[in-house]
Amino acid sequence: MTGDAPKTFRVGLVGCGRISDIYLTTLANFSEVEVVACASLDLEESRAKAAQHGIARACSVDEVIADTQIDCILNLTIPAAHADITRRALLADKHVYSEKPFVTGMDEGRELLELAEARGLKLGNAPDTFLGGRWQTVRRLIDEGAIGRPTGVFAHVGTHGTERHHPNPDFYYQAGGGPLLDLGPYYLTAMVFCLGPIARVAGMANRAFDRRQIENGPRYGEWMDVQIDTHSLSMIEFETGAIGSMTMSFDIWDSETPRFEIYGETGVISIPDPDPVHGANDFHGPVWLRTQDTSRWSHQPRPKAREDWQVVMNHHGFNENSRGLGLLDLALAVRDDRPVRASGALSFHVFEVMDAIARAPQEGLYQRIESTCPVPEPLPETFPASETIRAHEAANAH
Ligand SMILES: NC(=O)C1=CN([C@@H]2O[C@H](COP(=O)(O)OP(=O)(O)OC[C@H]3O[C@@H](n4cnc5c(N)ncnc54)[C@H](OP(=O)(O)O)[C@@H]3O)[C@@H](O)[C@H]2O)C=CC1
Ligand SMILES: O=C1CO[C@H](CO)[C@@H](O)[C@@H]1O
Repeated sequence: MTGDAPKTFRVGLVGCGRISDIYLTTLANFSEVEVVACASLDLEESRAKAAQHGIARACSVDEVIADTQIDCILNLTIPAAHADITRRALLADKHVYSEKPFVTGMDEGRELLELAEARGLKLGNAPDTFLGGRWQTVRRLIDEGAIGRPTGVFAHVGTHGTERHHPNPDFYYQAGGGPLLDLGPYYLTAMVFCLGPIARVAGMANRAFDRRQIENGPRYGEWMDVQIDTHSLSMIEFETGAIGSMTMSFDIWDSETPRFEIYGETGVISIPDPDPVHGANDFHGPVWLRTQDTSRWSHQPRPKAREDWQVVMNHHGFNENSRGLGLLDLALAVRDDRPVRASGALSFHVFEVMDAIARAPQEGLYQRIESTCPVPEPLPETFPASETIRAHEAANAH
């Protein structure tokens, strides 16, 4: 231990749109990371974001990427721009943490992983919701054997899309968008975190509408062309032999189906959110457990109250919207030279799964997944304090 103050990890933000506020709010809580500059295509938007969040500098995208004082680019651009910004940042010797989806094509994904590896840079990617208290609780239940060997999983998002809440929803209906690439990453990442890598998938898809109308904001009433499928159905087989099904849809007006369930030999874990949009895209929320001892006969009526489900105690942190947590983990991973939890390899694997689900209807029902990935370590309950203790111990070890 030298006694020097630890170096702050300096971040440059590219993409000052809607999601950037929660990142900047989360990161402002941690002294290990400082967002020192921000950029978008429109300099006025960047200036407004810098003023709102006390960021020292608003400048052009080229200037942020070229700044040698910056350690990492936070890429919060639209999906079609993700790979380009990430590539340029890696070539400028910056670590990168990007929003999902990781890329919009497999070749780009391979190229970015190889580039980061060759340059010794860390690549991290959203979603980081699986680092939230709810998903850490689910993972702990599985690791502790609460449902025995997991055999199946079920995920369902039935919404009517994004044009009701997003002022510029065009990208959701273009290549790189759609419910599978928009919401699939949350659910598939949670699945891989809990059940391990995926070996094989099948998929079908269609779309209810060829045009959709913006229903909020200054562009209210404007029509958009729908260029991708908006109702996706898939079957998933994990390397362990567990199997699952997943529906991701922007074509469903409402739904009472549970968001996410994991089935094991001796029990079930359920994510019971009533809101059809909220599930694995949230950090927080109840976790229910039911075991063979409290299970129900098929002819028993559905209980009025769900008294036989046990609400599981959650001892973990981050039970609120904490987008940016994955970047904090990446910053500490750089400092301590350890793997990133929300890693590029994990996101690439999840992207390959989604790409295969989307290709299945044309290329053959079953698609093998070639990539695999390390399953992220659980997050210590006391993160990030746990990392400081670990770094201190490592520095004092002889
Ligand atoms: N909105 C949400 O609820 C959530 C969004 N996400 C993800 O976050 C990402 C961004 O979404 P969101 O913030 O809603 O999108 P917005 O459209 O609100 O913002 C996108 C930002 O990216 C900038 N941008 C676009 N293209 C480029 C480019 N080629 N180079 C540099 N900057 C560019 C835009 O600049 P300008 O305005 O100047 O054109 C804008 O600042 C997406 O991948 C989305 O999936 C994740 C979680 C939730
Ligand atoms: O990632 C996201 C989280 O969920 C939203 C829906 O509420 C999406 O629209 C968004 O892109």
